[in-house]
Amino acid sequence: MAFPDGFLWGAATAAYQIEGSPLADGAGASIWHRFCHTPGLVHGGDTGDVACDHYRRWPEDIALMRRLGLQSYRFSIAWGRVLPQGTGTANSAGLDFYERLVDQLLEAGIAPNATLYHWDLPAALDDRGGWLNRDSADWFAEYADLVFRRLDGRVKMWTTLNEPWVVMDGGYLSGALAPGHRNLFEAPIVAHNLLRAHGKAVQAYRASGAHRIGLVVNLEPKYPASDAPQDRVATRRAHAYMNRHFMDPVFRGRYDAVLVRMFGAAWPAFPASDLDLIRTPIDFLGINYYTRNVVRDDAGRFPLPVERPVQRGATYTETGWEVFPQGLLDTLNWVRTRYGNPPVYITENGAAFDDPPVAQGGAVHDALRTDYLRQHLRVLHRAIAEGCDLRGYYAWSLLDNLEWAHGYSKRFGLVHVDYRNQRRTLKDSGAWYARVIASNGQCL
Ligand SMILES: OC[C@@H]1[C@@H](O)[C@H](O)[C@@H](O)c2nc(CNc3ccccc3)cn21
Repeated sequence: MAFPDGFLWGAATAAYQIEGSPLADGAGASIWHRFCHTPGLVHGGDTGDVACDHYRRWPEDIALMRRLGLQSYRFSIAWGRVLPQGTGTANSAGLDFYERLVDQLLEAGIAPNATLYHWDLPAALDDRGGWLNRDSADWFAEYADLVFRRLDGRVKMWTTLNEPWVVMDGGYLSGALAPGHRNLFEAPIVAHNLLRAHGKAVQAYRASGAHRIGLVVNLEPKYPASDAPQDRVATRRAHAYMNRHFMDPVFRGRYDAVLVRMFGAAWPAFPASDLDLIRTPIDFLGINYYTRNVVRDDAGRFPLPVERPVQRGATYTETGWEVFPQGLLDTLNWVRTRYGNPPVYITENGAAFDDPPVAQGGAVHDALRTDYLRQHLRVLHRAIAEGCDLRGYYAWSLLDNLEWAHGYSKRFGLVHVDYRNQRRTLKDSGAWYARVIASNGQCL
């Protein structure tokens, strides 16, 4: 099933999850450095102090990308490396690191796809209120403008934010992610400022950039557990809370009325002009897809803990997510029909399984991951046939890495990392993905 000519095949990572050396060469600490160094918050007390040591081993990792035949590499830039205090004086060593990485990617024939924010807010800005402060949109635009002026042209694909919903829900409602707040009244303020920051960064790019910029969202299709009215109502609420929450303001310039009602008194009165900023047109949408969500009656409870009722006969990943490739097709068709068929890249798709250990001779027989990826890639081919403007795919992740509050206990990589000695081993899924890329999907 060959994919269209020019379909872009890649893999993705994020700075705090792979780089290590979070304070090296003048870098400023992030909220994830603080979160990991706060006892009891991350599995096993794991931190990003070393991670995959990518800050020092990046040439070796680019060699791995060449071995995979990657056409593009999605990575994130650590704001605190570039602006240690979040604003003000730039750190040339931090900018130099990303400039060298980008130059060597281009040398290798790999198109860089840079994410400006993948959850690692400079701690100095969190001390000034972080995303709760309306000034955060200006702080972000200042950072974005600095990086655009340094790297645009060599980087031709930019995304502003990675998954603002997870930043809001994990960082300010459940508290499972940095900065670990649990406050219903903070959540909509943070979400709105993230969206304003996105809009200001896009406007900054239109002033100086010459290529393409987008937004990355996590979308998770919601299906009612039964046809009972209370299950259908709960499903609509869950859909409003996760999926329409950011898509509607960015593509339609207004919030979903169901969402506003759910927050009730916790929903502030936002200036109408903010929505004009937020809906500044983008060039493409990045969708991170992992699983679906079956929804039962929530009895009007809010906030909504994402329940995952077990589906008989389903396969589950190590993060407790049902393997459900149909949800990816349903999601892509929903985006196509509701939001005018924007150009879409799957910017993350992958799974954590209990991989077998590295075998003698250096192999990791991760058949479950290969099967997960194969099922989802086959669905993409159908989505294109059904009219979705799907431009490319990034497997999550290039490397096993720090899975946030799970620490190093969950492995998503196409490449195994032995954290005791930083040895990289290409897994069977990585070798298989290399064949998919080489055949432009023909071998699926
Ligand atoms: O969990 C795997 C990856 C993670 O390593 C990435 O940094 C992040 O971008 C990412 N997002 C999701 C999906 N989003 C999500 C949805 C509900 C709860 C938690 C995460 C999965 N992943």
